[in-house]
Amino acid sequence: MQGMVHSFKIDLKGIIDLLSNHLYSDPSVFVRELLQNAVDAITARKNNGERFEPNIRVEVVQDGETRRLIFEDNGIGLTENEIHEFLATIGRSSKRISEARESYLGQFGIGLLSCFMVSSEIRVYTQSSKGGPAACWIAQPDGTYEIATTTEAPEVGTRVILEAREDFDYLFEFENLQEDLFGYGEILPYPIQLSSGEEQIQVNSGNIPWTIYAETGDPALKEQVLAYARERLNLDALDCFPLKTSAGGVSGVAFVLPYSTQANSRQWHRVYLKNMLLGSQIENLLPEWAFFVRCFLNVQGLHPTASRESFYEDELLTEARAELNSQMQAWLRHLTQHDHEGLRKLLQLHYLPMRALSVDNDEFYKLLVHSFSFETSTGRMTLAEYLQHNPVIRYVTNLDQFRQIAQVASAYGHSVINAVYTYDVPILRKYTAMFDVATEEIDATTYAHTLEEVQSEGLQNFLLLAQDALKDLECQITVKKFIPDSLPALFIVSEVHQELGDVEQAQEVSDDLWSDVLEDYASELRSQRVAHLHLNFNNALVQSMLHAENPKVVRRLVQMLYVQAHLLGHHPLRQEELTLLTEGLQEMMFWGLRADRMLN
Ligand SMILES: Nc1ncnc2c1ncn2[C@@H]1O[C@H](COP(=O)(O)OP(=O)(O)OP(=O)(O)O)[C@@H](O)[C@H]1O
Repeated sequence: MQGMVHSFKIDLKGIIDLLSNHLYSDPSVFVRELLQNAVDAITARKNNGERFEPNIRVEVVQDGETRRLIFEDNGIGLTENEIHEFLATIGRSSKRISEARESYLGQFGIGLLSCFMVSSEIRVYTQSSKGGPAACWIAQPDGTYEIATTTEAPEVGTRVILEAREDFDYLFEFENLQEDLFGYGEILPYPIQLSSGEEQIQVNSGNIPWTIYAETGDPALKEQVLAYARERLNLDALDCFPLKTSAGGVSGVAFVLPYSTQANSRQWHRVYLKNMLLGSQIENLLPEWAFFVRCFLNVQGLHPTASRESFYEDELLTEARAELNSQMQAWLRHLTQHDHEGLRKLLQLHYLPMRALSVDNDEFYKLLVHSFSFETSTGRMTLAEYLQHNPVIRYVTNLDQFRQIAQVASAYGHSVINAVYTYDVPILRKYTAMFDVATEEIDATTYAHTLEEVQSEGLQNFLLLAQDALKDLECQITVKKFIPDSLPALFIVSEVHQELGDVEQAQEVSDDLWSDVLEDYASELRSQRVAHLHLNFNNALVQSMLHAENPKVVRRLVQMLYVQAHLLGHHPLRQEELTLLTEGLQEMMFWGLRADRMLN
């Protein structure tokens, strides 16, 4: 096909709308774009080998109703030809075609257009450091511009003048500008002066402890860095540590948060690109699990997206992220080996997310699992401490079961873990797969089977009597030997029985209708009920009871031991048990008084 060749036309209004509504999340980014151009112009002049004192000057001028912003640098400036080629050509950037492109912040050739979001005109006075006449460029948002020679340009450098649009007037206020300039330029190595009338300040002080700490890793600076976080971020960090990568040239510091966060909570890391703030919500640089730190990072060699709100997902970013990942793990490893108190605080504060993370992430698991603490039948301890005395990890998944067997298990030299809290079970089960140590889930009934039987003919009569004493309570009674000797009886119920106890207790406080409904369920459970009262042959009281002659006394003692074992095992008391308790206590008090009378 042979036809006429045409050029694209650009509707600048459409592009400005695109930038303001879809690319930039905040109109104040025009400050960032102006600052970035000033920094790049200074870098370009330095790259040319010129020696000069870099300087960025910002001034607000009130002219009647109009507020005007003057933004000036003493960078490389532009010749008239360069104005046509770079300033006035959308998408063309002197920086992208430069050999030293890696040293610049800008690359897309669209940043200056962001000024149209807040000003209805962009005026640029510029003097190139290469010489030639100074030029003045005045651009309108309809896409037209004028260009002329001028005598009002800086000696060398560029002055941009914006007139605030009424709706964005507030962005040109001194305090707002101070805040934005400080936010974007705090760690820039060039002084930024801000003035308005008589008022003049230097926005950035140049004394940033975390950047030096990041570069040198000098532990002597740690306190200063933590003090900086307290003053500047209102963050009383638990700890901080330096980070540095070779891929992407990232250097910075991680502050350990002093409050708990969710594992999936958004990460708020403050990221600078070549010393200029890229954003405070950059999400894709740190590993996903870095929820317990907030990082300040300065990046030299990664590539930002056009909106400058994240980095391109390229190989370099993947490598940088991997390096940050292993450095953060190294810090955790250091805690596990050398700072147990620090680790304890960290795990206590971020208890659940750290456990969740370990379940999903093997590296983390290996690093932290031995430091996780568990409630056991022999007290609270870390898994490492537990494994010192227990070759097998024994755990219970039900709190009632745990209470029932806690005393007996320790008598067997076993310590049992109360694994009823979130992530306890998956963490313990994973241990076998990772470290080849046996784990065993146990319950009270299994334990009861291991109690030593007592073979004695003489017990038959006693057992018949005892069984009769408990006949309305559906409880099997046995005599076994177990330790501790001080424990006279052990009441062990199966899960079904446990549930039945709960249902019957609920029945007692329910109205008739609901109680009937529960009764259906309860009778089904009753048919499966298994409850055992194991009397301890080793216990002195039980021994005396076995030899007691008065059946009435034996019956009462058995019933009271039944209630006591109930209470020790934290089983709910039903009406039957409460009645036994009241009657039994009264009767025993009565016996006591009678014995007293007989003695006197
Ligand atoms: N202060 C300045 N001094 C010298 N040249 C400048 C200045 N500001 C802009 N320019 C020139 O104008 C060009 C376009 O600037 P613009 O801010 O639109 O894009 P950029 O900085 O190249 O890239 P980006 O869109 O990524 O910011 C720049 O490449 C540069 O050549």
